[in-house]
Order: sequence, then structure tokens, then C-alpha cells
Amino acid sequence: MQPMVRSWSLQLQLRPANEIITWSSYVPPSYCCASTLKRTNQYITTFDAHKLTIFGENFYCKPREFASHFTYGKTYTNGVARHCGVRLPIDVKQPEGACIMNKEVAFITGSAQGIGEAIARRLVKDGFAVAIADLNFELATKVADSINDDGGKAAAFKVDVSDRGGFQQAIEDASDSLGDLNVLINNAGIAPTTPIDTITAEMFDKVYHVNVASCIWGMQAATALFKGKGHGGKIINAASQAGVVGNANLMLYSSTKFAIRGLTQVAAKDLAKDGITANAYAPGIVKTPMMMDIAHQVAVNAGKDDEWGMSTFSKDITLGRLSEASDVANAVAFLAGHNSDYITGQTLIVDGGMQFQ
Ligand SMILES: NC(=O)C1=CN([C@@H]2O[C@H](COP(=O)(O)OP(=O)(O)OC[C@H]3O[C@@H](n4cnc5c(N)ncnc54)[C@H](O)[C@@H]3O)[C@@H](O)[C@H]2O)C=CC1
Ligand SMILES: CC(=O)C(C)=O
Repeated sequence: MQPMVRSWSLQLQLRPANEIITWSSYVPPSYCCASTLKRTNQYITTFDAHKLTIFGENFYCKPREFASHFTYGKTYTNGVARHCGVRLPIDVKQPEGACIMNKEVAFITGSAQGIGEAIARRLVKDGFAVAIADLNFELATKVADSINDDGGKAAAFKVDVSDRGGFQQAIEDASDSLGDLNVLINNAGIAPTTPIDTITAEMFDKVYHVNVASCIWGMQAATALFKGKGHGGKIINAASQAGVVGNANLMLYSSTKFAIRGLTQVAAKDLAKDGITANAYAPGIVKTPMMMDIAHQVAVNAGKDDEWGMSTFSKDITLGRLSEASDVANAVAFLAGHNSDYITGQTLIVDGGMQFQ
């Protein structure tokens, strides 16, 4: 019996045992989704050079409804699978026998601007598909559109990272629409200036929920997805040089960033058995809206100008210049890529030499 399929097609590249099988499916008009399955995946129980047998109701064909086009227990050969689609999208050129390799997918919070945006753009250059996840959906959409216009692959998602359920849903949605999830970058954060005597219970709750709880919610959701898909993954959390040495005027923020380093170490230990690494990055003084705002607030509190405010943070940078967001993105790209596979539980300080640890 042929599988019930409508207007889509599937290609399989079948490889020797224990290698990764890469497959891609196309859904008109030009939607492409892809994923990677391993031979050991619970949903694939028979596999040789030419055949793939699926014993599972949902084997990660995304979006989910397309999984139902495969029949439980049926064996698909390369040719059958490729021809089971009756209509190819006319704007996708698909040479006979070609295999479209999938991209790894990174979900980056707070990527509508600043460091997160720079990370997203850098990871696209490295071949990732990226989820631009931010509270500011309008800005996130602009970033995703501009990446797609430049030939990359991105989708925007509205998320408040302090909302556990919403964050989890956004990660699942991103995995559905981009085809997989391999890297979670918990980058979103807030940094109100908080001299000790000004701190209220509400401010404490807000900063700790956005900066700290969010990392735990994100790690929970990503870990469940990685495991469900039968592969490992990478979790990368934003700390700060202010999480390495306490910074004046930043009681709440600075202490949340110390917490990030701690929870990253715990995650590294807890998740290693699942093939998941957890690391953090600690930027220094980066030219983003957040840093401009902090410098301004510190200056206002001291009755000085913004330049003075910035100089209080930048005077001890060994390399003698403020950080560009791209300086941080370069380091995060290393943590997101496979050159860092043997590194876990670490905080990579990217501050031009402010803190030596
Ligand atoms: N700019 C700097 O000098 C440094 C920044 N960092 C850290 O790097 C990360 C990124 O910082 P920047 O790019 O400078 O910040 P930014 O303020 O320029 O951008 C942060 C982004 O996060 C989003 N965001 C804020 N709250 C959110 C929430 N609840 N849910 C979803 N998205 C939310 C904002 O809409 C914004 O797009 C932060 O975790 C920050 O603490 C660390 C060290 C230095
Ligand atoms: C904003 C921040 O993380 C600083 C000043 O290190």
C-alpha cells in the first residue's frame, strides 16, 4: 500500500550503519523542513543501505501533521520515498537523486537587537537556521526577514522568557517550523541599575525571573526536545563580567549573572549523560542598548554625563576598547559549533581582559 501523501515529497540519503541519516521534506509553496535521525533512534528499527522502516507514529516529520503520511511498520526505499510526493513546489529546483542536507537549528532569546541579534547573524553564516525569539516581536520579525532576504533561514517568535509555558511553547513551535533544535542560547536579560537602597521585592522578582528562572525554563524545554529527538544538544547561557566580579550599582543584575554561572555548572553535570553540554559566555562592556542605558542611569545618579557613566565601566579594559556585539558572537559561535564539543560547565569570558580568572 502506498503511503497517503498530498503535495509534498521526501528525499532520503541512506548511509552506512551508525552514521547519521539526513532527510528533507518539502511542502509547497517553498516551505522546507528537515531533520536528522540516527540509526539508534527509537523510531527507526530497520535500516540498511536502501531501505528505511519506520516503527513509530511520529518520527519527527515536521510539521507534525505530515508524519501521518507515513505508515507504521512500512518500509520505504529511497525511490519510493522520493516519489511518494505527487507535486513538487515549482520554485524549488531538485536535481534527480540529490539530497538536501539539513541545517542545525539554534533558538536564540533576546535576538531582536544587541548581542542576540549579532549571535543570530553569525550563526546563520556558520550554516545554522535560527529562531529569533524576543519579547519585541516587531523587531524580531525585522531581523528574521532581513536574514531570510540575505539567503539565510530564520523565523521570528514572540516570547517572554520569564513565562515558563510560553517559553516552552515557543521552543516547540520553532522546532516544528525550522525542523529541529540543536542549540539553545539563553541570551535575553534585563539590567536595571539598582543601588542597594532602591531595591524592592517587585524588582527582585522581575530581574530574577527574566534573568535566572528563564534559563531554567529554557533548559527544561530544550532538554525535553533534544531527548525526544534522540540526539544531544548545546545550551549556552548569557552571564557577564558582572557575574565574575560584583559590579557597583548592579546588585540585582550582577547577582543574577553569578547565578547563571552556577546553574550552568549544575546543568553540565546533570545533562552530560544525555549528550548535552552547557556553557556560558560572559561579555564585558558591549555597545548595545542595554549598556547605553546602564551608563546613562549611573551617570544620572551621580549627576554626570553619559560619557562619564560609560567610563566607569570601560576604564579597566585591557584591550583598550569597548566590545562590539560581534566580538561576543564570535565566542558564542565557538560554543555553538562542534569545535567546543569537549567543553562543558565553563564560562567563557569575552571582555577584552577586564577580569582574569
Ligand atoms: N551589553 C553588555 O555590555 C552586556 C550584556 N550582557 C548580557 O548579554 C545579553 C544580551 O544583552 P544586550 O544585547 O546588551 O541587551 P539588549 O537590552 O540590547 O537586548 C536584549 C533583548 O532581550 C529582549 N528581552 C528582554 N526581556 C525579555 C523577555 N522577558 N523575554 C524575551 N526577550 C526579552 C529585549 O527585547 C531585547 O531585544 C543579556 O543577558 C545581558 O545581560 C552581559 C554582559 C555585558
Ligand atoms: C551590563 C553588563 O553585563 C555589564 C556592565 O557588565
